[in-house]
Amino acid sequence: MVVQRLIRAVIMGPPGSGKGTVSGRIIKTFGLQHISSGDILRANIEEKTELGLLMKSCIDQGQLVPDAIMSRIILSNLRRIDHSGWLLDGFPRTVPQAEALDQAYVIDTVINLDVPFQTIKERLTSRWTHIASGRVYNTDFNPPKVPGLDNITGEPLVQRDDDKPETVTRRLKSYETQTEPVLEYYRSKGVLESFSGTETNKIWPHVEAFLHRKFSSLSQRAA
Ligand SMILES: Nc1nc2c(ncn2[C@@H]2O[C@H](COP(=O)(O)OP(=O)(O)O)[C@@H](O)[C@H]2O)c(=O)[nH]1
Ligand SMILES: Nc1ncnc2c1ncn2[C@@H]1O[C@H](COP(=O)(O)OP(=O)(O)O)[C@@H](O)[C@H]1O
Repeated sequence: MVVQRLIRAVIMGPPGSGKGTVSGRIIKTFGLQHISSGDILRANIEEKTELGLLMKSCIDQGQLVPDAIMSRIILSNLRRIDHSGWLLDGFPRTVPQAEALDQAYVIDTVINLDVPFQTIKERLTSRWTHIASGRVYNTDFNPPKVPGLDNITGEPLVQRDDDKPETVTRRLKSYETQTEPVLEYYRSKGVLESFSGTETNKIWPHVEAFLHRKFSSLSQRAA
């Protein structure tokens, strides 16, 4: 009997590197559940929950949400989908978050999107988001069918407050100081795979081929 081992994967990369875009393709191709820390936080802000109200100014200023709060939210979301394979997007972003995740799950695959900061700065100013679903568009790269509206629901798209140029610079700085050490953490565990480039459509076939190989070797080992 082949025992299908549940996939525990993480996607990393600087803000705007294409994590949301690539995650959409991964979950469609490999049938994983997508947990995005940014989507969860934005949904809380939208619904004006206590957490959302507390975290809004932090996020708008391009600062990270405190580790203990973030780890608690993500781990409680993961517990609800324990029976499925999943892809984590935007978490962990600090070494303490990676350690908290390690105490609960064994992470077998970490994909790192290595995109130059200059490319990112150009992209984020033209990013449009459907808050309820987390679907992202770009006025140049993947424009919505009807300008300003989500392709699936027809609801309005918004420009994120934290995509302003000065906030983007702050987020990239915090990525360098707080998140790059997480890459080292996973590299030393032997689970990190990096993909470099400036275009998602060129990076994606390499990610897809890698995951096909990786997931089939994981399910063979579990058999
Ligand atoms: N021009 C261009 N835009 C891209 C490309 N890949 C993704 N984008 C857009 O860049 C923005 C950031 O991508 P997103 O997936 O949200 O990145 P994340 O912040 O890492 O989750 C979005 O507006 C995407 O539509 C690309 O290859 N070229
Ligand atoms: N794991 C995390 N730890 C702390 N803060 C986070 C985390 N994930 C998201 N955030 C907060 O939410 C904001 C938006 O995150 P996200 O949607 O992942 O955007 P991006 O990848 O484009 O930076 C971050 O700038 C940060 O303030």
